[in-house]
Amino acid sequence: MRSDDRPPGLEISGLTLRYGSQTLFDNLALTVPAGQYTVMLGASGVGKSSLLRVAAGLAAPDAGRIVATDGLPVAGRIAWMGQRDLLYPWLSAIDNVTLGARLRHERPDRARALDLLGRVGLADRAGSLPAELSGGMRQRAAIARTLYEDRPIVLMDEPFSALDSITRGRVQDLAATLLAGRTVLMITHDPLEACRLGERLVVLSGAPATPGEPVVLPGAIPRPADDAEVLRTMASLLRTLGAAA
Ligand SMILES: Nc1ncnc2c1ncn2[C@@H]1O[C@H](COP(=O)(O)OP(=O)(O)OP(=O)(O)O)[C@@H](O)[C@H]1O
Repeated sequence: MRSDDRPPGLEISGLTLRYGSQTLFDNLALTVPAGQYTVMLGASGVGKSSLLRVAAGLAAPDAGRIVATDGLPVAGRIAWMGQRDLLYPWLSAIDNVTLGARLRHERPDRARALDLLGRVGLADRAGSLPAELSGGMRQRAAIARTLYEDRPIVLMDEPFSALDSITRGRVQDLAATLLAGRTVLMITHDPLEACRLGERLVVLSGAPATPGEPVVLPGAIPRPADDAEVLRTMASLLRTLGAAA
């Protein structure tokens, strides 16, 4: 992230989104504070991915606005990592990581791409095609690509879901370190992950869906999994998610 590229927050307001007769959101408002790691949870199908896609500008809402809190355009300042279609099958892992640069006609920084691949444990798989990688490896390559993009706003949809618990912990730590100070909105189904990484937790529930009162978690991230505050918040989060289901 360039030093003049201070991350703005995102203000989502008046958001209405319908799919046929289904109204996912009706006049929804959500603030994603600048420079913080916000984690969004909620039951399957409540609309989390749809909200993230709209925030990323990948889907148009029926009504509403998504603006950056510094008043500048949001476009071009977001890195987005979806749940599917993570990698282009005909490109090697490293070429997938540097794809954005090449699409922007920039010279790919292969050394940085290799460093990121190494940090997600794929140093020896840089030349592999996605079909030659496991699901978890593909997800790690996609994380490396998201980190390579070096954007002030980062939107991630269940980025660590395919990883085994040891790798997941390591890659969570890496993401927390490399994304420090950026404006992050991440979806997860994992309450422990939410409490390790989130500085602000938002539970989406209902139909049409609305965000609950945010839970603000103090302290530096990533938090240890056995931290007393993590365990206490995780228990309370499970109760909230259970009540909303
Ligand atoms: N492009 C689309 N066309 C029609 N319906 C859609 C579309 N995208 C999502 N939906 C519907 O909107 C609802 C919310 O989907 P979404 O993927 O946003 O939920 P989610 O909370 O992210 O779920 P999960 O946790 O299972 O990923 C679902 O009922 C889904 O079928």
